Amino acid sequence: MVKLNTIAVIVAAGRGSRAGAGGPKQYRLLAGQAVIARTVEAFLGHPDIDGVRVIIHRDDRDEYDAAMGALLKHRKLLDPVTGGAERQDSVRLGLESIIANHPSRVLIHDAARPFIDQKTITRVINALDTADGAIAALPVHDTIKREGADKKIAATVPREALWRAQTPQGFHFDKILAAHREAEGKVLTDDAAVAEAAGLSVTLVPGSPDNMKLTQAQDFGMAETLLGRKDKKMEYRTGHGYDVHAFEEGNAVILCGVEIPHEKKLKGHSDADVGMHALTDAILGAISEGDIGDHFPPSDPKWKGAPSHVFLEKARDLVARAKGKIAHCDVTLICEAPKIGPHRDRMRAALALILDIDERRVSVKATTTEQLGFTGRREGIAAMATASVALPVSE
Ligand SMILES: Nc1ccn([C@@H]2O[C@H](COP(=O)(O)OP(=O)(O)OP(=O)(O)O)[C@@H](O)[C@H]2O)c(=O)n1
Ligand SMILES: C[C@](O)(CO)[C@H](O)COP(=O)(O)O
Repeated sequence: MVKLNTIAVIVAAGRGSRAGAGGPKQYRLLAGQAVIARTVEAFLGHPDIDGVRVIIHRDDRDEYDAAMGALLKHRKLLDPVTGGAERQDSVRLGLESIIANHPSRVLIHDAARPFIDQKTITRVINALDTADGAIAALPVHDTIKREGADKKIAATVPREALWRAQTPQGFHFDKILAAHREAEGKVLTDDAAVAEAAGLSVTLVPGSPDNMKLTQAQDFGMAETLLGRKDKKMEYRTGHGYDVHAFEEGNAVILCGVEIPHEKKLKGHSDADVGMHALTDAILGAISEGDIGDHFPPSDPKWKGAPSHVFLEKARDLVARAKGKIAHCDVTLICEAPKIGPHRDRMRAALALILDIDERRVSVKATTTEQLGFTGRREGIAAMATASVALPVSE
């Protein structure tokens, strides 16, 4: 079993009884996307998360598959496992299910908190350098009353030092697994409480007011409003990329991640995947992050023979870091041969997989130059690409 250093365990086995009709809340749609897909996507997109395990109810496999759609193919997503009667049981079963991956850190998160942001995830992970556990939380600002008999106030509770716990809650894996095993049968409402019961040190890091848990039916209305606000603040940027590689002696070319037998190969410092290079530059262009040579200097021997997915992954991660989303990309390969048509769908699938987006958001086309110019003389292959990226509007 492959080692995954940091795993996110997303608990999604609840029934959502407080959220009213409409089935388990994690499978309901928010602005056209299932709550659970939104939540899981945030963790898949974080560069320090190596794997994501979702814990689902035993009856929900079909709903889970439908809700996740293209995300099911994401290389970081592990197969879901079945949870238990209470949240605490689901977390424990989730932890047991990843033992073979030997994680050193685990982040536990509610599927019902779809507005988790990258910065909060990073804060929780970083805090684990100096504590057994760390949770996202918000200080209490309202005055807190304790209820007595007949709805009368029994006391005003000093609010200094009071925090509202959110998720993710992160821990050193071995310690939280032992703590959860020890806590089996006790009723504790979050993983920090499980850790505290085991004597672990758990630190508080700032969460986000947007990181609400969908609990009551009316929370869905608030969530739609929040999304409307967020979406309005996005804008589209477009980038363009162009690349050329010459042919040399060989018997196959690699184009958009697909190896195609050919009478020649493409010459280059890396694997010379001209399509992927053009696309990488297009994405970097859309986020104004320079070009492929800035990030992977050809003078650096480290990149000699490198597979080009490394370049594209870097561009993808930079988009995620900028809180952006790749909306669409379009690659045109320019050559007389080899024929691109028979390989186009595999190319689209390969690019979509690397970019973690639906295949429908990736287009690959080809053209010849009617035997004119260097491509017409079959001296090499050129590629052009455009990428549209949705980015938060900078204030
Ligand atoms: N047996 C359970 C109960 C809850 N959860 C998950 O824990 C998170 C937080 O729990 P909560 O908001 O209480 O969800 P539900 O249990 O689904 O809601 P309710 O209590 O209203 O039924 C949710 O993502 C939920 O799916 C879980 O994995 N297994
Ligand atoms: C873990 C939690 O999200 C922290 O706020 C919360 O306690 C879980 O939900 P529940 O409604 O208390 O089950």
